[in-house]
Amino acid sequence: MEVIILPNQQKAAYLVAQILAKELKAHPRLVLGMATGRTMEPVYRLLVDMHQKEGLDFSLCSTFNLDEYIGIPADHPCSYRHYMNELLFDRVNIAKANTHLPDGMASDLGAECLRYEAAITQAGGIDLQLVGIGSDGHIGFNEPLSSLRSRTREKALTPATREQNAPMFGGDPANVPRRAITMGVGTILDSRRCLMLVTGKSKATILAKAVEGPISAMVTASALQLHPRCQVVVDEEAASELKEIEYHRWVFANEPEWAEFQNLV
Ligand SMILES: N[C@@H]1[C@@H](O)[C@H](O)[C@@H](COP(=O)(O)O)O[C@@H]1O
Repeated sequence: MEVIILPNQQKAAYLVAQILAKELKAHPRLVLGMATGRTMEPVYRLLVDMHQKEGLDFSLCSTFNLDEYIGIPADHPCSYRHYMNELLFDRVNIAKANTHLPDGMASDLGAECLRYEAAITQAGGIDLQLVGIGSDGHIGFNEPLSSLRSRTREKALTPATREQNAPMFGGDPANVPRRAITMGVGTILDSRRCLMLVTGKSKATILAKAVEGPISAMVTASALQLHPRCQVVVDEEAASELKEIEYHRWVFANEPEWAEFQNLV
């Protein structure tokens, strides 16, 4: 696991968007794992910008989102399908048929979870997975005590998560669905490359637990320590409780991979 610390949220999002664009240019048929949440919004804005101004081409790639709420239809303004369409899919030249989210309205949710896993396998697996982190340390909707080997399945959301996501549902946690379909921790760990983006002071404590704490099902993001190629891009505020800050800075300043991005610090 590698931690990249950048001065602010904008620069952290910029690096993530640049990495993604670089992978997409090198591999037009890239299979992308997508994440939602406020943290990802600037990343998608930057990708749309690159599409409009530089012709970044999404026509051959496909996407699989981490999760979707159960019981709200795709066209509901709070569904993750709606979020993705609004922020990215409707604004770039991606084929809608190549964009995948679990169907939270499926009549047989168990079958839907199996179908989703099979679709990822059929696409050849996820090349680059984006993830954020919830206030309780979740990735996707893998709430505390999720099995670290779990696959796509239904999960009950914790009160903390429903509270965190309440602003998107008019401010009342009671309006946030109680359940979601999420890729499992094991599904996420199978991705070939993983990029976690974490910004803001409110994420500092949970980020330190995820990155420097013990691997624990209580903080499912800590399982990313087992990922073969996981890079964590954070801003100064989110990094403020990390112990190895100087080491992380030194790695960014010295690894050839990051040479072209030195101007960001
Ligand atoms: N299921 C999503 C997560 O994938 C996301 O990481 C988290 C953080 O959201 P935010 O970026 O708004 O803090 O929100 C939701 O719970």
